[in-house]
Amino acid sequence: MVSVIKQQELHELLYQGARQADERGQAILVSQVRKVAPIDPLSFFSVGKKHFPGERTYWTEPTRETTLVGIGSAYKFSVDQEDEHRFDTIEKQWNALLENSIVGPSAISSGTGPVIVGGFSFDPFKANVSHWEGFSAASFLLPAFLLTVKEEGTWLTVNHVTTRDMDVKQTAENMLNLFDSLIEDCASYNPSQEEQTYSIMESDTEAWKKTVKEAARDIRNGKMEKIVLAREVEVDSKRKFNPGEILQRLNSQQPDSFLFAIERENKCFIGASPERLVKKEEDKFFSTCLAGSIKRGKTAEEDELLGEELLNDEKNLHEHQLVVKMIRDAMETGCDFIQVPEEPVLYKVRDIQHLYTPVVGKAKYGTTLISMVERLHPTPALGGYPKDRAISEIREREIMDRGWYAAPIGWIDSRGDGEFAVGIRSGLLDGKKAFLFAGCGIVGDSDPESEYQETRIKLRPMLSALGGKES
Ligand SMILES: C=C(O[C@H]1C=CC=C(C(=O)O)[C@@H]1O)C(=O)O
Ligand SMILES: [Mg+2]
Repeated sequence: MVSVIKQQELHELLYQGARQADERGQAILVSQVRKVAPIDPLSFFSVGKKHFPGERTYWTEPTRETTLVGIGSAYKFSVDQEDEHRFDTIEKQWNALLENSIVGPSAISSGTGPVIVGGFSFDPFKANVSHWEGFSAASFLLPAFLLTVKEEGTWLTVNHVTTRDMDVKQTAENMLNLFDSLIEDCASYNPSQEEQTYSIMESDTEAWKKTVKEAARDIRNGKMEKIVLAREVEVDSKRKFNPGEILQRLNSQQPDSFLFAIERENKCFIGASPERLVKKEEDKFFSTCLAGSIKRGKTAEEDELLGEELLNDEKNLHEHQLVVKMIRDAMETGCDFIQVPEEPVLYKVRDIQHLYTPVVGKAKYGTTLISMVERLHPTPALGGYPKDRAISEIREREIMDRGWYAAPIGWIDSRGDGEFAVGIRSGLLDGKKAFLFAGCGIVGDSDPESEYQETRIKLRPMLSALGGKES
């Protein structure tokens, strides 16, 4: 019975869409939002594989107040490498689609209705290596089915781009069948955690330490103030990595981090990042300075002592202050006023603790989320200082291709609200292979060996989420 009611509604919206498409001579986005009984987002992601393999997205933030799961794609937005206007291009494409859309019922809650989920590459001018194929300079999906789980409730949005000659009845029927099957599969879904054995291949660690040493020397000589240098490790496993299982583990092991998973065909970029780039909620922007690190202690006392050490460590404070300086300047360009605490506090996640300074600003009229992402990316926690210098030095000094590592990953809704995290503590899954990434902020008195140890700690969240053990 429920299906009949749904079918009439969706059918009517699609019919309106097709009629408008005919009148305007262009495709019209139809988006239907409905409140549903609670659905487990991790199960929804996993069952989505049956109908839409390679087109799933998962996104949630540390408080877990908003979780988005996208299944399938109603529309794709992408920008090729080497496009220097990639932020603007995505924004224009998104606004053009929204101008031709019908949402029923309209704008219930942020993160519902038409929402695009995706991300950007770190550097559109870095030559792409093959394992990042599909992850272009910018790539977003408007999911065919979007699950939005918030404190106030759970919503399912169905999106479809209608054309004038579409078969409305058949489309509505197909979508409702899929809708019902996703919900049924979720109700009977049992998460499995199969054993995994893998081997880890670290590429030339001595060469990486040498690059760190040279960068620190160049910083002392005044060439720049800070550069973030990253490395990649390859993990080879006996069986294919399963993004759904890895998300389950990340969710339980990293409760204070953003979680994301973005599929492109048979690959998935996945991670548990502690760092927000920027969030927009009505007229407020929230950004985060997170840089400067120390390990967690084995006991509460040791942990506290290590935290104190970090809060008073000159090198780490300098590494952090450069991030605060840049984010403050960038936020000021798009805000009427901003608030920045004087001193950092600690932000602790399972494997590591960081220096943390939150920044809040009131948006100037017309400053959009994407324009703020563009101003901020990459902050000196991911790139360096000054920004442009750091990007070109990274392009030259790093052998690996960062792809989407350390880049903005997030979502935007039809009101312009949304949030982007930076894609760190992350990896690219490609069948039986996983490429994991970790980087460190290098300043004048960085010691190559301690920076290397810091990357080892930063690789832990992904390594333990892959499950199983090293063979
Ligand atoms: C670049 C990474 O971390 C950044 C975020 C927090 C602390 C950092 C640091 O202390 O070096 C890095 O700037 C990474 O995890 O790959
Ligand atoms: Mg550091």
